[in-house]
Amino acid sequence: MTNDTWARVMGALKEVLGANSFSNWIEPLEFGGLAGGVATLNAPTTFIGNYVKQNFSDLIIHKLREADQNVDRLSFAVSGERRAATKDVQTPATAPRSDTSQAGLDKRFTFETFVVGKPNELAHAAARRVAEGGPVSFNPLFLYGGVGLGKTHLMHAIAHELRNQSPHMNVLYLSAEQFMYRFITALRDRKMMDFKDLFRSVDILMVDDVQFLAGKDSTQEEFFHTFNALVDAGKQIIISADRAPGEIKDLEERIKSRLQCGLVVDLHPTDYELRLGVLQAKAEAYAPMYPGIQMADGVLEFLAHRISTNVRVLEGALTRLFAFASLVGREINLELTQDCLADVLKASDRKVTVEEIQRKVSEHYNIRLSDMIGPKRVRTLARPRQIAMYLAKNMTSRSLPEIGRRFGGRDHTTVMHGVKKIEELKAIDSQMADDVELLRRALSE
Ligand SMILES: Nc1ncnc2c1ncn2[C@@H]1O[C@H](COP(=O)(O)OP(=O)(O)OP(=O)(O)O)[C@@H](O)[C@H]1O
Repeated sequence: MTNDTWARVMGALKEVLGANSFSNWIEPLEFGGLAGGVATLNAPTTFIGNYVKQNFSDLIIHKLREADQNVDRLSFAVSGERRAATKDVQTPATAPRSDTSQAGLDKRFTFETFVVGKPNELAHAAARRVAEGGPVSFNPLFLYGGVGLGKTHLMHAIAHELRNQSPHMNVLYLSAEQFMYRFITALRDRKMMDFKDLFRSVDILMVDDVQFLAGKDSTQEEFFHTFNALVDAGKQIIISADRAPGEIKDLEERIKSRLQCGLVVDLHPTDYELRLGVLQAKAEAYAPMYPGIQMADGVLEFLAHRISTNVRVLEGALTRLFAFASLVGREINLELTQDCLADVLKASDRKVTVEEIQRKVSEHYNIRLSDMIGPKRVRTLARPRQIAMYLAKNMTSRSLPEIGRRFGGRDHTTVMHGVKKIEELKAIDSQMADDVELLRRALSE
């Protein structure tokens, strides 16, 4: 196997694992040779070798096979040489302070490129406030939310902003996984003092995906000490996770309560308007890269309606659309969109039934299913019923009379009235909008 092939396999691994994991675990590996179906990989340390073996062996074998290599298993050797594994780590005491602030930051993730809507306005405002610098008002800022909703984007935006204002400010951004990696490396190399010095010398510490620390007891312990030292010194800490601090299992209580001390804000699932806003912004950004590619009216609205998972999926869909359109030299219209994104659209197809909707909504509002379809008209039953009708109208292909029949034989005008009522309420009552969106999301999963 040539070095070129290995480089291609590395590229494919980077795509799957993302830049952070890739630079921690895969980049330090050297390809040692392939014989008798066994591929040898040289790792700089036993720790890296073992970690890769346990976590990424199947993936590496798969990618090697995709590159037409006849591989049955991997063998790891320790080369003893320490390389790029800590590429974005500031070498304690020697590296210039500003190095850390550049580390691992995506240039595209700025406040300018972040689209603000109802679901993320509070998180955005809090991030802006922290990015102004000045006295620390809430510590930590804890951002949480589902996959691909902009947590990392906001953290990087804060770091960029602070760096622009004060180039000498020592901003350290890293994932919780990298924190653990550095901690373990420091332990192994007996460099805990350097580790402590590094983390205690930052002005702003940002740790992404902190749920990763769940169940990693010693790393949690060290994180707790780092956290306390920085808070005591009046330094700002920003944390992100996929759920609220209290909901992270296998995280020590004292850490949970520490994480809750500052401001905890969540990024809600996207709504239609935010999705459309993101699509418009991204389409505008793509336009200069694809001169001559026209987009027909209604395409972005169609996508915002049909793809309701997260912003990352939306972005991916748009990238594919532009690439495809430029390849075939056609305008992006609804037909091309449906052709090109058939799989994405199918994945987010709503196959939910009216009965499932009724059950879910009943559970959510704690009412009996029989009351949902029964005749009683008290508000506590009528409102959930109307929400269920609204969801049935929007998430299934049933007609109004069919929906009416499934709600105890009600008339289609009753369904129409219910749907309209919820549309109106959603516009003026954010709690209602959130409830409906959460239910819709739960039903799409
Ligand atoms: N409001 C937004 N405006 C513009 N782009 C956004 C917005 N929200 C998310 N994105 C984009 O969506 C992609 C995913 O966002 P990001 O990586 O910040 O998600 P995340 O919440 O950290 O998810 P994960 O937990 O999976 O890491 C990024 O390319 C980001 O720029």
